Amino acid sequence: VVYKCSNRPKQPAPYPPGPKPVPLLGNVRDLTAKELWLVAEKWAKEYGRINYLHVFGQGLVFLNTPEAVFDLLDKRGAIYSDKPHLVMAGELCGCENMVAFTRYGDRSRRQRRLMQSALGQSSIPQYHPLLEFETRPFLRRMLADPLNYTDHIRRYAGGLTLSVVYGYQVKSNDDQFLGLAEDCVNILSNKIASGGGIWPVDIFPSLQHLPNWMPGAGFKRSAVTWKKKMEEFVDQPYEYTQEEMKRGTARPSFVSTLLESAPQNKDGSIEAQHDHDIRWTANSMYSASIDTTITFMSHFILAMVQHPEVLERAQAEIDAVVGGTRLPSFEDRESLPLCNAIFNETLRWGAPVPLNLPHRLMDDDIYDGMYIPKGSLIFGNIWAITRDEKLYPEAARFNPDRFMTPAEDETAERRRDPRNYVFGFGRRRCPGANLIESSGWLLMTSMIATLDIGKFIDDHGREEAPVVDFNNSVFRTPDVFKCSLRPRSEAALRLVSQEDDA
Ligand code: HEM
Repeated sequence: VVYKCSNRPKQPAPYPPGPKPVPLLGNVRDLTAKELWLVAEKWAKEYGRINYLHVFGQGLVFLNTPEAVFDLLDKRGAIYSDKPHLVMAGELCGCENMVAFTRYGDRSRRQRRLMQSALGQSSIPQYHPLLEFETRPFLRRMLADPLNYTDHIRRYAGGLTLSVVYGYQVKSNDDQFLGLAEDCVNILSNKIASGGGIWPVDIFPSLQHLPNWMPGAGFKRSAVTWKKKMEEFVDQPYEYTQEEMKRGTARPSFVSTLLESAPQNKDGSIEAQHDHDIRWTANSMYSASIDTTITFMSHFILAMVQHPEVLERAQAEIDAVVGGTRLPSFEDRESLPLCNAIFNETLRWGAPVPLNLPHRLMDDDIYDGMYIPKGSLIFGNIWAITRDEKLYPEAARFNPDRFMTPAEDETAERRRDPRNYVFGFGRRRCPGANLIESSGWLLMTSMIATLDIGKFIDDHGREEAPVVDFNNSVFRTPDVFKCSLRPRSEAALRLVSQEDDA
C-alpha cells in the first residue's frame, strides 16, 4: 500500500504494509482502546513483520518480530529513542517531564543516569534486606484478605519505591501517597495515554487555543483537573523528603542522597536543573513501578489458579531446597529451576505492556526496502512477539516447561528470553527491570512456598473459575478476579505469622 504524503517531495520506497486507511482520517477506525494488541497481532499475521498506519497523517508503525525491534529500536537507537511531543499529555496535562514522556536528549540522558544509580544491577543487592523484610507482612495481608490482592501488591510495590526513592514508610493500604499514585496512574494510562495518547489537539495543535467553555473544549477542562493532580503527585512525596531533611529525620533515600550532594544557589535552595531532574525522575520511578508490578503479580496468581499442577511441582521444588522451615531467599535462586522458569513464563505469558510505550523516529529511515517517515510513532509489538508460535509453540498456553530445557545455542537463548522484549527496547528500555527481577521473584517464590493458590470457593463449597478481562489501554492488567489464597499447612502459617526483628 503506498500513501501519498503531502509535504514530502519524493517518497524513496513504499511504506510498510497495513490496513487500508480512509482519506484524511486514515486508520482512526482501526484503532481500539480495549486490547489494541489483539488487533495489532491480526495485522501482523495479515501484513507481515512491519505495519504502517496513519491517523490524520500521523504515522504509526508496528514492529512485530524480534529482528525488527532489535534492528531498529536497539541498533538504530540514535534515531529511534525519542518520544512524541504530545500537546495533550505533555503540555496540557503536565506530563512532559515524566521520564517515559521526555524527549530524547540531554534531559532524558540525565534522568536515565540518575535512575541507573538507583536501579542499576549493582545497586539492587542493597535492597535485598528490605525486600526480604517486606515479604512476610505482604503474605499476611494476602491471607487476611485475598480478594483484595491488588491492594496488597500496590501497597508492597508502592511502599517499596516510596521507601527506596523518598525514604517514606507506608503504614496502611489507604496511605495518602498510595492513593494519589493510584488515581494518577489510572488517569495517565486510561485517560491521558489511552489509545496511544494521541488526541485531536495533538494533530491540530491550534485546538488548544479554544476557550475552555466552548463545546469541543472538554479536553481542556479535563486537562486542567488532571494536571493539578499530576503536580500533587510529583510534588508531595518530594516535599515530604525535603521537610524530613530539614528536621534531620530523613531516612537515606534516592532523593535525600541526591539532594545532599546537589549544587545550591546562594540562598541555600537547590539549583533549578537538579531540583527538576531529581523531582521528576523520582516520581517516574515511583509511578512506573506500581501498575507494572500489579500486572505481573496478577498474571502469576492467575496462572497458578489455572494450573494447579504447576503450583504443586513448584511447591515440591521449594520444599526440597528450603525444607519448609524458612522462606526462600535470593541465595536459593540457582537451586530453583522450575520457579525460575515460572518467573520467565509469567513475564512472557503476561506481557504486561503489550505494545511497549511508543518511541518517535527522529529521521526518515529505510528498513528492508520499506520507508518509515520521520516523526512516526514506533510501537514494539511485544504482544505479537510473545505470542509467536515459532518462538513459543502453543504460545497462548502458560507452560513454564518451555524454559526448562536449554536453548540450542546462545543466539536461540537470547531470542527466547522474554526479558529481551517485555521491558522494551534500546535506550528507553525499562530501568526497573533489575528491581522486578528481585522483588517479583521473591514475592512469587514466597507465595509458592507458603500458600495454596486456587479457584475461589463459594459458601456452598463450589469452585468458581476466575473471570478474566482486560480493560486498561496501556497495561495488560487482568481485572480483579476471584481466587482463594490459603496457608499450605500449619507450618507455613507459622512461618508467615512469625515477626521479623525490625
Ligand atoms: C514487570 C514489571 C515491569 C515491566 C514489564 C515494565 C515494562 C516497561 C516497558 C515495556 C517500558 C517501555 C520501554 C520502552 O519505551 O522501550 C518501561 C519503561 C519504564 N519503566 Fe518499566 N516495567 C516494569 C517495572 C518497572 C519498575 C519496577 C520501575 C521503577 C522502579 C519501572 C520504571 C520505568 C520507567 C521510569 C520507564 C520509562 C523509561 C524511559 O522512557 O526512558 N518499570 N517499562
